[in-house]
Order: sequence, then structure tokens, then C-alpha cells
Amino acid sequence: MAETSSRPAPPEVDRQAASQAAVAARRARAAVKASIASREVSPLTVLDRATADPEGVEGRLRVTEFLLSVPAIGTTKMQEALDRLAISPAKRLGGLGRHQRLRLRQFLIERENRTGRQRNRLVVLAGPTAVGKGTVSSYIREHYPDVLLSVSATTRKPRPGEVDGVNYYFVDDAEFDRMIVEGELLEHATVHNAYRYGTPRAPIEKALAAGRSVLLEIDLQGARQVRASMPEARLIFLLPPTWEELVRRLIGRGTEDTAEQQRRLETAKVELAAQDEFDYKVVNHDVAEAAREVVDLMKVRAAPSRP
Ligand SMILES: Nc1ncnc2c1ncn2[C@@H]1O[C@H](COP(=O)(O)OP(=O)(O)OP(=O)(O)O)[C@@H](O)[C@H]1O
Ligand SMILES: Nc1nc2c(ncn2[C@@H]2O[C@H](COP(=O)(O)O)[C@@H](O)[C@H]2O)c(=O)[nH]1
Repeated sequence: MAETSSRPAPPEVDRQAASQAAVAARRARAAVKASIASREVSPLTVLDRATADPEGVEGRLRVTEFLLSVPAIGTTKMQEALDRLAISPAKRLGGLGRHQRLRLRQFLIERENRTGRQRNRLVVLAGPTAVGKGTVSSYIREHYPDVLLSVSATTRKPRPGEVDGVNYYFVDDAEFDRMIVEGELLEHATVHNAYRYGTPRAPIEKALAAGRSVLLEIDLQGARQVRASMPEARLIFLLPPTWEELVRRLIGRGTEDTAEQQRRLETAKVELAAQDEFDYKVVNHDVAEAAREVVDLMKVRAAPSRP
């Protein structure tokens, strides 16, 4: 009688498959290290990815090989850093405890600030609806006056309390069309399949020329356009602590009807799926803390506290 084909694979086939998987994993880790070394990807982004997926390629990186791939960190600096941060050299990025991870994160930020050839002067803050982009940006405007917060043009109507020229330039469709045709917008997009939003170019160019840092609070489509036209811009993705909290914030804000909330949550899913395109991720647990993380990444000092 003919034998069935469901016999278990012989051990050498298992061994071969395991060794092929190990080679593929080694190659993937080497690619991550090469992209850190060539500054294609920020070490902070790699650390964030390791945190999000401890068993993924970034999570499996040993902390030693991770640090050694950061430009200008050699064996001595790496060992000093691990001693100072109280992290065992045997650890993998995905296996760091919360405090170790926070210490390593702070170490990388301080290092970037010290060795950074240039401040991240043009920074884009994006993220799903109701994550708190507007709240965090307003906090930055109030507490970090060195940063210019760009005021967008929009065709949506003002919400109660919103002021023309402060929150947005509220314009009609004809004016928005004119701004596009005259090349006045750095980027523009129809957001949530509803209204149009765009970033006026002139104030940004003026501020950058004067050496100021500029923050754009815009959607994913706009972030992609800015990256294409100004590759030196740094892109930050603001994340909610959880999906449920995001929904709570959207409903709690109470500025949209149920249909608009649904539309925004659909866009939110698309935006969340694109988070890995960003240079940095910041979780908005607490407004002041998230704002500080954003400005740390911009390397801007806080205003002296008022008496
Ligand atoms: N860290 C936080 N903790 C609790 N609530 C927050 C936090 N940050 C923002 N919120 C609240 O969440 C709601 C949404 O915030 P906000 O309007 O700033 O979001 P947004 O990302 O700008 O939204 P959209 O993209 O829809 O304009 C607001 O009611 C705000 O007060
Ligand atoms: N592409 C752009 N998106 C922008 C701009 N200004 C704001 N936005 C985004 O629109 C949504 C909705 O804002 P809301 O004030 O109606 O709640 C939000 O995601 C903003 O980030 C812009 O100039 N360009």
C-alpha cells in the first residue's frame, strides 16, 4: 500500500529549516544595524519598535550590538553607557525593563542633543484623531515660545471658542483654491474625507530663516508631503495609550456628531497603520510629558518659569 505524505519531516529537514530561519534573522538584524549606522533610521525609532514588538527583529537585537551601531559609539563608550544605565550586556532590546528602557531612551536623546549636527528645526506632529495633537501643540505654544506653531488654513467651520488666525485661518473653498494655485501652501489635503486643510508656506520659511523651530500639527497625508518636499523635517507620531482611550477622548471632546466620529475613527485606523513611517513615536499619557518629549526631540529649551 502507498505511504501517506503526512509523515513527520526527518530531523535534518527541521535542522535545515531552523538554520535558514537563523540566517534570515541574522540578516534582518544586520540590516537594522546598517540603517542606524547610516542614520537612515533613528536609534530611538528602533528602540520604540523593540518595545512595541519584543520578539520582532528590533526586539531581538542585543543592547550591545544596538549601541555599537550608533554612529560614534565604540566599545569603550558602549561599556561605559551600559554601566551607567545599569543594563546587562546580555540583554536584548525587547527584554529591557521599563526603567532601563526609559534610561536608555534619555541617554540617546541627550546624545543626539549633544552631538546633533543640526537641531530638528522643522517637526511634524501627526497621529490619529483625538489623540491630543492640538492639546499637546497648545501646551508647547504656551510653554516653549521659541517654537513657532504653524497656523493652518481650513475650509471647515470654526468650533465654539476657535479664533480665526489663532487656531486656523478659516477660509472658503474659493480662497483655498486660490492659495493652492498661487503656491502659498507647503502641503494640503482633504482630511477625514470632509474638509480641506493646508499649511501656509511663508511663515514657516520666514521662521526657519530666522533660526526658529517650527511645529506643524497635520494629518498623515500632509506629513508624507512634507517629508517628500523637505526631507530634513522630522516626523513624530503621537499615540494614544490604548484604542479605547482614543475613542473615549473623541467622544468626550463632544465636538463631532456620531457620523463624523465614525468617519474619524476609520481614518484613525489608517493613520495608526502608518506609524512606522515616522522618525519618532510619543505616547500621549500625559500632556505635559508628551509635550516635553516632543520638544526634547526638537532640542528646544523651555521658557523660564514665570514667578
Ligand atoms: N493626555 C491626555 N489625557 C487625557 N485627555 C487628553 C489628553 N490629551 C488630550 N486629551 C483630550 O482629548 C481630546 C482630544 O484632544 P485634541 O482635540 O487635542 O485631539 P487632536 O489629536 O488634535 O484631534 P483631531 O485630530 O481630531 O483634531 C480633548 O478633549 C483633550 O482635552
Ligand atoms: N494635511 C493637513 N492636515 C491638517 C492641517 N491642519 C490640521 N490638520 C489635520 O486635520 C485633522 C482634523 O483637524 P480638526 O481641527 O478639524 O479636528 C487633524 O488630524 C489635523 O492634524 C494642515 O494644515 N494640513
